[in-house]
Amino acid sequence: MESTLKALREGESVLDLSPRSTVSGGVEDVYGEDRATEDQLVTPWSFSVASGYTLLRDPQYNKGLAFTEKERDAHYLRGLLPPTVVSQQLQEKQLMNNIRQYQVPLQKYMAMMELQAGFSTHHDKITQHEIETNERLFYKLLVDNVEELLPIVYTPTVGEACQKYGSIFKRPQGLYISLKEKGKILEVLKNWPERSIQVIVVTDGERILGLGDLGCQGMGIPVGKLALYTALGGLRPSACLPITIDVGTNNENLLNDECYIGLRQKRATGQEYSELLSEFMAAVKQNYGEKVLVQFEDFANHNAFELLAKYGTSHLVFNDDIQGTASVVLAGVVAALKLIGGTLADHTFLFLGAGEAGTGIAELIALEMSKQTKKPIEETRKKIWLVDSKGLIVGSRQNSLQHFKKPWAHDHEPVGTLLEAVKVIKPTVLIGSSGVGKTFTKEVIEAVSSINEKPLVMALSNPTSQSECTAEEAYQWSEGRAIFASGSPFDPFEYKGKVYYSGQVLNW
Ligand SMILES: O=C([O-])CC(=O)C(=O)O
Ligand SMILES: [Mg+2]
Repeated sequence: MESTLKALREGESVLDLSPRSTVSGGVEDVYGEDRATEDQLVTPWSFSVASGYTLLRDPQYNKGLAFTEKERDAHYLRGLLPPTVVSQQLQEKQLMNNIRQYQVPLQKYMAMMELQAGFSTHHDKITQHEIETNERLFYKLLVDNVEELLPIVYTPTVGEACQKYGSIFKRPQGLYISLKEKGKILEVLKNWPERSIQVIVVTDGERILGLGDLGCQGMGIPVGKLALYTALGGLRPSACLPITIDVGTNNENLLNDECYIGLRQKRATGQEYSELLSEFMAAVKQNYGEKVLVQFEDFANHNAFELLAKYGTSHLVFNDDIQGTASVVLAGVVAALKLIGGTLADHTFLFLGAGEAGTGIAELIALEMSKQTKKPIEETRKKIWLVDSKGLIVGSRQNSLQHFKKPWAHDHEPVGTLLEAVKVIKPTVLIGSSGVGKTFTKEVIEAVSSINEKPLVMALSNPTSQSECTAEEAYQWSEGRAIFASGSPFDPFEYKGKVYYSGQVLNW
């Protein structure tokens, strides 16, 4: 096996996926041979080496026409390929040309997925060009065309892919763990063909981007996020494991859809839910060791905070929607200070949305302010105000607030709407993290622009349909004065003869 891998690596002109390039803090490994710990349970496993016809259909090792003469001899490929040997560079050029011909982003997404894993998509959608499976080429393409392909492989296109996941995909791309697997999760993990896992991205599908409960179809999210771990973080693909936990869905449309791929029942909650999660977390540690990173993604608020707190001391865990979003938004705000002036503590922040992203970002900003000013965090939090569906979060609401909102209940009279809150709080920075589109109305943007010469406006909800406002709206309604960034990307916009390029602040 190792010699085959070595031979395959010889003469290859592919992306470097060697252990050197793993994320820091990961497990030191020899290619394909790492173990999280020495004494963990290891399934007796038999490896078979792909050669010839099978090799051409193996996403992990196929190189298509880029197999060299030597490799064609060594791996029984003679005659199975036309005589030309092409460079990976040419393959890449041809593929990009093919992908660019699709008009609809979802078609591009499907072509990319076909290339990554050969998952049989509805071929009527991609008949023009035969896309062959070649994982190395997938990542090479992604790395070399980051700006163009990230919005295809991930937000915003991944949102639509999840909505249509059931009818798009006929073969799995990650591991599904449902209530049916209760008591057997360790065995299920062992069914996955890779043993040396370093990162798991897991969702339960309850809050997919700003699209809500997509149940089992949320799988597109862990799959997409992990592709980014490889393309941007250099982690080898086989060390990444996408998982969807299926405890049912409360989405009636899905429950009534004959194509729905998940459990047809309402979501399990309470003890049933926490028992499944607890079995899962224990199995993960037992099978992959304690250094495996578990990234929680797109869980609903009511579970996200609890899971992070519960497993934060026993496992290596990270919640991307709370912690990942907070880091990129703080970075975005700090970068924007160059344009809007002042230090962090000179600004007043108003959020629409007080869930994982909103409270996570608010807390990190308060922490950074506290570090910079040496004031206690209780003090710096007062520069930050949050509005949820019931209005401004204020002291009189303390008792009815979920625990993660409580630190933000400052003294103030009740204020019912975002517009009123803008008028009374007079924020210099307005951040949308509510998952609800079109909530930064003309009046809201006008109000924040009447208070500030250069208001910083961040419309972070995803995908594009859920964005609080578009770049065009922000520039028009602020008469070109807003400094605007969004979660999902917007094209440059020309306003009164000037082209505005908006920023993107996204926890890719
Ligand atoms: O995944 C993204 O594009 C950003 C994110 O975490 C979310 O919206 O849940
Ligand atoms: Mg997310």
